[in-house]
Amino acid sequence: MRTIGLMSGTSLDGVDAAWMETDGEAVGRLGPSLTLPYDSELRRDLRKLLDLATELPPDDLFLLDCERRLTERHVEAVVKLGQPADLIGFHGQTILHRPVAGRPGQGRTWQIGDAALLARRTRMRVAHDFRSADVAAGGQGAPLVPVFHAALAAALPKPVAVLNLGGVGNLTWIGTDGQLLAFDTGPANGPLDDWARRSTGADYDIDGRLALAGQVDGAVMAPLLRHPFLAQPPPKSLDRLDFDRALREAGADALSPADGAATLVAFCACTVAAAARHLPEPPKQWLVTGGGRRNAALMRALSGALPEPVRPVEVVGWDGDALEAQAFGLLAARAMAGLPLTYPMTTGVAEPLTGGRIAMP
Ligand SMILES: Nc1ncnc2c1ncn2[C@@H]1O[C@H](COP(=O)(O)OP(=O)(O)OP(=O)(O)O)[C@@H](O)[C@H]1O
Ligand SMILES: CC(=O)N[C@H]1[C@@H]2OC[C@@H](O2)[C@@H](O)[C@@H]1O[C@H](C)C(=O)O
Repeated sequence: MRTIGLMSGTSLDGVDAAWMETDGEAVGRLGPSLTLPYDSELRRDLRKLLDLATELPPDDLFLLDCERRLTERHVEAVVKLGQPADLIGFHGQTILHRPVAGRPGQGRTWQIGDAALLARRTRMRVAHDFRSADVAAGGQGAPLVPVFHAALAAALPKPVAVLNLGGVGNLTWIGTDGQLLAFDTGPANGPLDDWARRSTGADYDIDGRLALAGQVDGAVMAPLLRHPFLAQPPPKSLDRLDFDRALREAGADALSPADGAATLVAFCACTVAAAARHLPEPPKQWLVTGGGRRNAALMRALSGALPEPVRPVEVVGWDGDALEAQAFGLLAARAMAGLPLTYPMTTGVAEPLTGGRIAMP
């Protein structure tokens, strides 16, 4: 099946699109990919939606307007990619993520995006709503990419860890017998981006330059390192804003721009080191994907915090900018075929579970 995966991640920077051939099991030919950045108004409005989401009714006019603009950008990405496909995998934009572990029907995860509009405008079938079946069954609803990481890593030496540093961090560990363990590690670029915007006006800390110029503040770090999420055994997942209160209460806001960035970077590395303690066996190497692999301060902090080699996924020939979008191409094909998207060791769902819905053109 020829698929186009579309992912709009928690850092709200834009939509990633990638073409791929897959039967839902194996990764076939990988085609072109691109990122279509959002204009600053859409970025700002999506960020506003995250703050409002718990109170928003589904027919809120501001919400519906954002959803339409977001979907239009996805149409544009498909047009710009210019590749014929049989199926689109459309993640949408998460604006709220509140799963309740092991409690079917109690949790909530909310991705906005108009799949019917996307199907109509692209004249392609669209698989979407990938997380809600898992959350409805008592799973975390995230992460979803592990099944794709496992397919890609088939020929790599194991155990191996794939670390995605997006707005939130997530980790896939693949054992020698192909066993999977996956969970969110902690905040990654999300708080760093908010910090850069507030303290310097930039969208993010380019190449980690601000953080490299700062000092880690031990007094701010200390309470953060005691946050219960770090010790909580997996499965576990996060909302983009889950650590905002803890960061405020730890006094991060009072730091200088450079020291704040350095402290957030160091904390992110510590969350990954804490995640490593939950793994059944240490990985041979850490393969880092997502925009955070471009942050030199973060990569240096990770290398300091982990005993194994830490490298960008490009060392094994993967494209760290396209990986999440490619994953949604595979997940779309799996949804079509009724194959599992989530597993007890990735989201904590009781049994392997399929998910997603299909919108027809
Ligand atoms: N050159 C760079 N230097 C530092 N940071 C960078 C650089 N390029 C990208 N980033 C960071 O990466 C982020 C985007 O990463 P990515 O696209 O992987 O996130 P996402 O897919 O939106 O998030 P998630 O994986 O949580 O859904 C930016 O917001 C920025 O913080
Ligand atoms: C609810 C939600 O959108 N979670 C995202 C977020 O960004 C990274 C991390 O948190 C991960 O759990 C997930 O995204 C990837 C694509 C996933 O589900 O695997």
